[in-house]
Amino acid sequence: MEKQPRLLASQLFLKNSVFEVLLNGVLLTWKEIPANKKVVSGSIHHPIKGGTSHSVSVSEILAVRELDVGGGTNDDGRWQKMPQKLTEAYPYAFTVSYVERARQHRWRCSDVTFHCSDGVLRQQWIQTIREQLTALTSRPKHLLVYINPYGGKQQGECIYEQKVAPLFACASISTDVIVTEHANHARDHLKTEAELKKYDGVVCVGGDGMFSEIVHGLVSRTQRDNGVDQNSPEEKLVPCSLRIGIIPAGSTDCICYATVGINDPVTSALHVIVGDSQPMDVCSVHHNNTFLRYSISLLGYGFYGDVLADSERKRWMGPARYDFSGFKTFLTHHHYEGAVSFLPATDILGTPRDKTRCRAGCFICQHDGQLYSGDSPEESKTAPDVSDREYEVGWGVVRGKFLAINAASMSCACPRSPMGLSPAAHLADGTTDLILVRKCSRFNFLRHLLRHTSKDDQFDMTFVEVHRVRRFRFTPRHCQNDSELDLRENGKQLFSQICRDHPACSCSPAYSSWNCDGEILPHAAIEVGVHCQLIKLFARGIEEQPLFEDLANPQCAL
Ligand SMILES: CCCCCCCCCCCCC/C=C/[C@@H](O)[C@H](COP(=O)(O)O)NC(=O)CCCCCCCCCCCCCCC
Ligand SMILES: Nc1ncnc2c1ncn2[C@@H]1O[C@H](COP(=O)(O)OP(=O)(O)O)[C@@H](O)[C@H]1O
Ligand SMILES: [Ca+2]
Repeated sequence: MEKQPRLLASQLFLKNSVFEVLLNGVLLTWKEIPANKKVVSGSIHHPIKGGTSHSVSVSEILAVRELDVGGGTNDDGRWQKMPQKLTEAYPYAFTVSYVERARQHRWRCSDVTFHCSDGVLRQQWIQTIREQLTALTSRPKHLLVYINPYGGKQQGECIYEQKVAPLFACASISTDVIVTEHANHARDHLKTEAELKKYDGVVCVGGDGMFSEIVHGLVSRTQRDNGVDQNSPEEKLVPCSLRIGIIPAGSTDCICYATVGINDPVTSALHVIVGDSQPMDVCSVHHNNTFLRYSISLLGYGFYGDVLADSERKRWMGPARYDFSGFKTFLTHHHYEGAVSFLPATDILGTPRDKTRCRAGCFICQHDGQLYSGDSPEESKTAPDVSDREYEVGWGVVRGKFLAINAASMSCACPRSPMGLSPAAHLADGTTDLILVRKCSRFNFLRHLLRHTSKDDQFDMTFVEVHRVRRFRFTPRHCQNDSELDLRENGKQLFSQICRDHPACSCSPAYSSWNCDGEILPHAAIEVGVHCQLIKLFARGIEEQPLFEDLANPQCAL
């Protein structure tokens, strides 16, 4: 039989008032007792009306510790203000640290200190809370942390030391920290050396590029350990067991933003500590049966590929490089010719034009995006995957000249675009949203781009189409089978050849490059498949915003 959580109810002193404090295994509640209803000892038998009331879920308590009031330690300076008589009456104190919700999905660590007259009672409280925290098995105890000291504004180490490490220490999480010395250091360490059995998760301090390194390391290691060949595009990959936490310290940080709702190191650290878990789809990218990369956020050819290629040369500008290169690429207005073939996800709940959004506890992601079949629950449990050949019917093809070909397997929401590239995309439904932006005027393309910054529908334009797909391929018009790379090496020759062949082509180069989560891919012709829920993050998806800001703090909602 399962052990019942111990109940505790006591009158404890807090901020110059007496509170009825209750712990029931799910919630820790404290409610002020009006002065005329105070009972000196024992529990209250009548419901108490009036007074302030607070409630915290045990799952959101970080830690509990003893406080030595006799030694002059204070409760935010308030203890000293307490009358001498009360200090003598309640000399034993303990502090509970817990998650408090602030505006815009921000989480903060709050402390509450209770005082009591009896040392045994204090020990009973501390022990019972600790027992209930130990019972939360999803919480990590030992983490492997990688810090990219050069990401974003080069603040990674400082952010970790000042904002994150103290919280991990408070929650008794031990860490092994590696500050990377070069690109791919974290990836290669995870792939070959790291003793993964020792850890309950991996933490990445950096941007989307650094996160991508961690994913590559973990996914490759998992496939190697399980004898899976990554080079086969049809292979069903084995999901990674370790969860990944992202402490945002990069330039775009869209994976953090789209899974937590804000780019804030403290909020992310708290999601790690409480042991959240958010499954995520991962796209595999292949070229001629050779594995190239994985993508978690954006795979973009044309506009976003060109922005990235240009911005890499301007890394010294920090995150502003994307705006500069974005403006420049916008003016350049290159288009690229080719064919996109794709396998639409027809058997799913949800479309890219839905008004509903993927949020914490998303119904669609819980069902791997599949239509729920009441008759055969067993059937609906297995997520369709790129390896399922039965889905290989009904491919569509779109040929033409494109300004941008984007695949977003999640919304790609970020501070630049709070709704993202595909606002209705799901984190874990086994699909990616393929967005095709055909050649159009600069004015129309600007209208399309601007809609990413507002609530207007960026897909509601004649030159834009969007498909929710499981798989897609891109073949550039001038790609001649396997010789594509050789041609690239002779780029100048090819370029002049194309211009001779197409005098009216306004001299757009033949190829763009793919932007794969902020990394440039060397091939234009690629094949992409979505692997449903291949990785897990220490996140829970974006929580619904309460209707009134006052209710944003559930501690006040009782
Ligand atoms: C006119 C304003 C238009 C704003 C349009 C904004 C759309 C932004 C969508 C961003 C999607 C981002 C997807 C995430 C990609 C990241 O994986 C990846 C790597 O991140 P990391 O550096 O943290 O490692 N980041 C990126 O590839 C950065 C893409 C950023 C693109 C910025 C584009 C700015 C466009 C400005 C156009 C200005 C036109 C002005 C004309 C008067
Ligand atoms: N120590 C290091 N020195 C140089 N580059 C690194 C180092 N560690 C990681 N990188 C690389 O830095 C790139 C950008 O990292 P990221 O953290 O995503 O920052 P940003 O968001 O600014 O691009 C990634 O491609 C990553 O592989
Ligand atoms: Ca998805």
